[in-house]
Amino acid sequence: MPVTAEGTHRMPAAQQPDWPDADVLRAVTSELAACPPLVFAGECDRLRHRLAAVTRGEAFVLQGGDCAETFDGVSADQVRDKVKTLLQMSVVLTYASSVPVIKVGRMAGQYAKPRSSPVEVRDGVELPAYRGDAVNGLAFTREARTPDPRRLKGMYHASTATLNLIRAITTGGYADLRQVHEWNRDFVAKSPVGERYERIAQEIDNALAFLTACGANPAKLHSTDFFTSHEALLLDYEVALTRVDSRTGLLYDTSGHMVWIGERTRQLDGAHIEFAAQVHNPVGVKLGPSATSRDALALVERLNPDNVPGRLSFIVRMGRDRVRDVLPGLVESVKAAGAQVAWICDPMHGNTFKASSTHKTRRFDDILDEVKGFFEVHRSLATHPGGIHIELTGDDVTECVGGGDEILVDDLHQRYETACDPRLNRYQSLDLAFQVAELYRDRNVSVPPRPSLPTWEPT
Ligand SMILES: O=C[C@H](O)[C@H](O)COP(=O)(O)O
Ligand SMILES: C=C(OP(=O)(O)O)C(=O)O
Repeated sequence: MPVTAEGTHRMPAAQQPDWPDADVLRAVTSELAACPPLVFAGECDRLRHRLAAVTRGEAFVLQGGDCAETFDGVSADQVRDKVKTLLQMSVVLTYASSVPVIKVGRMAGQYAKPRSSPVEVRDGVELPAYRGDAVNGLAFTREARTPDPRRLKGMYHASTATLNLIRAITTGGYADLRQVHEWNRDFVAKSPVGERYERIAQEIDNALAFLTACGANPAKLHSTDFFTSHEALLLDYEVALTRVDSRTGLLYDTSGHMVWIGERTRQLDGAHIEFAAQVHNPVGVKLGPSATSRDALALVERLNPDNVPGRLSFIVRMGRDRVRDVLPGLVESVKAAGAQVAWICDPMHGNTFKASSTHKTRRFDDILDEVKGFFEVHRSLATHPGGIHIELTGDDVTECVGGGDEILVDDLHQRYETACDPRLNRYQSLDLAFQVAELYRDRNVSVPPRPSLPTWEPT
């Protein structure tokens, strides 16, 4: 049922590549439409149920990964280190928040980027902007920068390989809770500011010892759920991966468990929102500082008319200077309308600036401050700060400044490897998790009511 293709193709679609050859594009999308799904509808439903717990204040989301995944980045080591970082963060956040943390990678599909300008100029030479490996190459040559629809197949295969690694890593024993905690202990021991985190690490130690003493089922500690997400930007690709669920007859975008619509493509009369309205995956929408209550309510009406909890998340990215002013109005209107929405904080995209070294960067302290602002707003409105959305990598890159193992502007050139926006490195990501945990511990944020009972069964 090619509903999505026809529906979306009738509406204006922002940020789409100028594909040079319509015949090649058609051949590629037909091939993709015949490929196996990357995820199953039932898995998307499972994530929706988990996100429903977030809307009730009974769970927290940790969503993270590269700004732009690259085809070269699909190595066992890089994928493992990214997942490992997310797992380590999630253990700390679970302990601190006392609720389950839903792990959602910006992974296995994050290969396309919206850009501020369609072109890039260097030394007087103008070429198409890099739009992600799914579209063109990063090298500044006309050949690399010319969009090539065959790259969409590269996106599918890179996503498949990444997903395969994620499934093996998270269910094959590597993600064992006790092991993940040992990595955190190692981080605390080596971090220049580790002493500060010692207390939380010790408390987690005690909690694990208690669980084990109570006879917690080791199998339950041995593996973990992990979901994938990316921006549904390239409609040619997303539509080709959309399938009818054989159980229900409903449409699901099988390119990832959750997809989101970006700040630049969330027009109510645009093709991206039309697409998102038709698929039954959990969907997110980014809301920047210009978003109004009217926008938020119209998106609710359009994307979640039946008010299904877990279906819609608002991923807010206001910037540290605006979050405390702009977010309250949005949250209040959504709350007053009785709309079931999960609120997730993206403290990255509103805090980007160009350093004196000319690198695009972000300050760790700005990122943390936006998270704090997000928590403060929800606390004052008695609503649930449902999660964080972070651009990060498991590698020791030098792209964002600050953090416990401080990176200075002068260090940025050392390992500046992102294909688009600056990411927190492994240490900065763990720093962030521990500092958010401190917010909970110091009761600067409300701890939600405890969910019914732990999910492990005593033997
Ligand atoms: O990740 C988000 C956007 O794609 C990115 O910030 C755009 O960057 P640009 O402003 O350099 O185009
Ligand atoms: C483009 C992105 O963000 P935003 O739409 O919020 O700018 C992103 O998350 O990659």
